[in-house]
Amino acid sequence: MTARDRTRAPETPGSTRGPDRVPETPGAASGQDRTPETPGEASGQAPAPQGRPGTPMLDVRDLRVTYRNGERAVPAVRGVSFTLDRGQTLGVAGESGSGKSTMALSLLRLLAPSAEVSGEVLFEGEDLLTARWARLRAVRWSAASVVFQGAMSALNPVRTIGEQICEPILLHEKVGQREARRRAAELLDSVGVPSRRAGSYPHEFSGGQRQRIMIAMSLACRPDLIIADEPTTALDVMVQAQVLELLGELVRESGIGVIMISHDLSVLSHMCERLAVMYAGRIAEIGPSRQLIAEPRHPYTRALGRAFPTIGDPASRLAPAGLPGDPPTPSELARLSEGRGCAFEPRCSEAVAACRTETVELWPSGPRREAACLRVLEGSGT
Ligand SMILES: Nc1ncnc2c1ncn2[C@@H]1O[C@H](COP(=O)(O)OP(=O)(O)OP(=O)(O)O)[C@@H](O)[C@H]1O
Repeated sequence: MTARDRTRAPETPGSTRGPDRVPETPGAASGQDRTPETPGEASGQAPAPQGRPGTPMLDVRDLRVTYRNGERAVPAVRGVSFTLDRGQTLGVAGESGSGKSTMALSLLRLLAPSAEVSGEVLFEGEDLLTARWARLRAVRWSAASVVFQGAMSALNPVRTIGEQICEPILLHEKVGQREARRRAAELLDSVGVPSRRAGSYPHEFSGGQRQRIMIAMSLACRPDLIIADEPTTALDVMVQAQVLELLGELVRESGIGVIMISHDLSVLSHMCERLAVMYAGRIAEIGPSRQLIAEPRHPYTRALGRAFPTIGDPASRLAPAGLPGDPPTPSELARLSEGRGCAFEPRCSEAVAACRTETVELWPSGPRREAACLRVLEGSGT
């Protein structure tokens, strides 16, 4: 995508709301911006991110997130690193509680204040974890935006969808009402919702249409990156397939980078060229989707793979077929945090003694592939 005018520091339009991390009322300004900022900062002019030639659009380094509630600490993300180039699609898979949403939402600092985040999130070379709030808000929407599941709770019920799509355009770009309305109409048509319905309210649409409207909103300021967290989970299978198809088309046409989270490997392998499989807050395996699915190197990826085809199957969210035991509980995560050994070892049918004692990291497991498994390192985990 070409560089765009991203000079106006945005407010926080409703649809950037997180799913459940930060409760808020419909239509209220997003509660995600809770850190106090200096007076006048929010209205400051924020320059566009400047990508450096040869650097990835997104470079995530040793990302760690710990939720702290009093004495209790849950290390939900324990050292995640990856890169994403412009126009690339990365799927993030894993069982419930593996840290997918925490990881993705922390990239734009969309987590509740109880989340302590460290590491680096370099977006076009700029670390979003240390960026000032005004700067971060400029990046949200206009450079990187988020699509959540549950569009009804994210859309403002008392404003028309046309108004809601115009809002970020008017806030973030130097355009007038007429141009914003024209863009909103174009966006609605592009996601298959007739633009003549721009004056309708969210409750007048079906679940699938509302999710399409959310996608239109996320595209309103033509971002370079979309983070889609289970964007179709609440929809029935047919509508899910249509919305995914639409998202895929838009991504292919516009060259937007996407990070898509799902429990469902089949959805991700269809939509994304690369796949990261998360387990207990870490990446267990990462590489080209087709190769990961066809020849998984990590025993956990193999177990997840046995669970599909599962589009829309809620059972696969919690217990992939053939995989005994449960993922670590939050308190087990805390014990695991800095210890040696592989977090998956208690459930792994291929584990050896060293898996309990050795430090496990992501090691190269093939062209453009890595897996965090000692057996891969030994050359016997394939
Ligand atoms: N606000 C919070 N406070 C404390 N712990 C939390 C909070 N949010 C998530 N966690 C814990 O962090 C870990 C990772 O949760 P997260 O929601 O990121 O996983 P997930 O892979 O996205 O799961 P799901 O697929 O069910 O959404 C879990 O152990 C979860 O219980």
